[in-house]
Amino acid sequence: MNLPPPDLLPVVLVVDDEARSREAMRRTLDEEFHILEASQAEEARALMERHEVAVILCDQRMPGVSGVEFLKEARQRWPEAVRIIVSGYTDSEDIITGLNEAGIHQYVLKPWVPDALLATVRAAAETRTLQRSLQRLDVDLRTATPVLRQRRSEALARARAVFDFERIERAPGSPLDGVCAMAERLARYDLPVLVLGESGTGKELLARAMHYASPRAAQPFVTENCAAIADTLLESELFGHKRGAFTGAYDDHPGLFQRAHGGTIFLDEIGETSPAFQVKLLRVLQEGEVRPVGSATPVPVDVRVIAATHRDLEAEVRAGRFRQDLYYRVAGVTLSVPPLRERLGDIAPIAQRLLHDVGLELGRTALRFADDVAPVLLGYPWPGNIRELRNEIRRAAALSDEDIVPARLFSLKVLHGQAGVSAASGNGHANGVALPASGTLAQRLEAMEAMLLREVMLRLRWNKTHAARELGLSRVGLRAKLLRFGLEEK
Ligand SMILES: Nc1ncnc2c1ncn2[C@@H]1O[C@H](COP(=O)(O)OP(=O)(O)OP(=O)(O)O)[C@@H](O)[C@H]1O
Repeated sequence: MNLPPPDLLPVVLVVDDEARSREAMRRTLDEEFHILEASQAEEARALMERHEVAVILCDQRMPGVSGVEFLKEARQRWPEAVRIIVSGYTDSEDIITGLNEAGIHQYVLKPWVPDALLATVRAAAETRTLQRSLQRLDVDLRTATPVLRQRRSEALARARAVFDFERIERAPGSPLDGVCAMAERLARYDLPVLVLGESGTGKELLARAMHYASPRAAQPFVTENCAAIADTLLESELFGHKRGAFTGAYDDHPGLFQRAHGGTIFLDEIGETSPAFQVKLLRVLQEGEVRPVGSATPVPVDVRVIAATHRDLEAEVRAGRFRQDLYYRVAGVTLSVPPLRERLGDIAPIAQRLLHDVGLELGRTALRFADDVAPVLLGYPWPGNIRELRNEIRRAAALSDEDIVPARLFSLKVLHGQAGVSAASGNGHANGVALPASGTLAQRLEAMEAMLLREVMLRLRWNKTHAARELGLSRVGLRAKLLRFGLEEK
């Protein structure tokens, strides 16, 4: 066994007036402990003053002060040292009465057995080590708590600033003003809120702003997209699971409801959930407790629910696809976020804000739109709403070599003002070409056909099989067109 050097061994003080007893103890313990010896209380006090003693091993019968008396004193003066009394049967009465007052850890009966004594002293030394770590933790905690509290409140202030209703970009007099005013009022209360709106309209942004304006702001805001995962997974994600509940469940796993305890959970696309899942969710909302998959024990949760859907949930209820009782649970109040095409005025301020954000992402803070951008953005119906607008702006900004981002760098579908063109224009990077501004219809169509082909080929990395499939052409037909337009991989 590797032993630490003697000066690192825990110190044990043996107090006994009989030299032979002290010697026997030293022999038993000195491989693992640094032994100090005292033949009476006065000597023991002097040693205690000079050394950091982990364990006191004290005989009960000593001339003058008894063992228990000395240990009582030791408890007052050196409370950290763990105290053990050594005694014969006849002393047990005295010891039992003094046991509590002296705070004695263990009591060793004479004649003692070496292995048992060693085990007792080891346990006492371990107790001392544990006490020390606890004390250190306590100190750490006391000094750290104000720092943690400070950091927490700073983080909360930052989150509040970012997710403030004011930061939901919109034009003065926007239809969103009313929605935001209502959401801000509702934020204070625990009423369940259902947010309706097409994909990408900012439903989650609104839910976040409500959370950070609510009394729950210092607790977590947790989101789940109910459409993104299968039913069984959704159940385990939201409600948690016990270890072994299913193949691959190696550990107990707290669900999102538990993680959101005290805060808010945002259930996006709630209209996509199955009837079986809806029953389980209803139970959680009614009873205020979740039952992790594979567990019989429910866990109480205090969570505010904000749900969202792009569907007409009332129609879903009428069609029997969404449970009416669950609908009433989640739709305490309904807020509708209008699509971007119904608030054209918002497009310019939102686009400016998004360009600013993209500039930060790209490290190009001087980015600005050219004058021809606004009419283009206004002429497109934005079926993917603000998320689509953000993607378009990101793409145009990335393609622009200049700080001024021109309209021609937006994708064809946007330039055309037609959502339907998207299938052909996609997310390609080839669209650095302006639309044909003159010529006959046939000439312009031909120019556009060439642009489309070029965009598709670049996007698909000149894979003719994939391009032909996407465009509904044969490979031979595609090759003929590429030849006619002089398009080839550079
Ligand atoms: N008014 C706004 N001002 C600035 N950014 C916005 C605004 N509305 C939405 N966004 C941004 O648009 C993106 C999409 O918004 P969000 O995720 O909230 O939409 P959603 O309706 O929840 O979409 P989905 O239902 O598809 O999840 C986000 O990056 C969001 O920050």
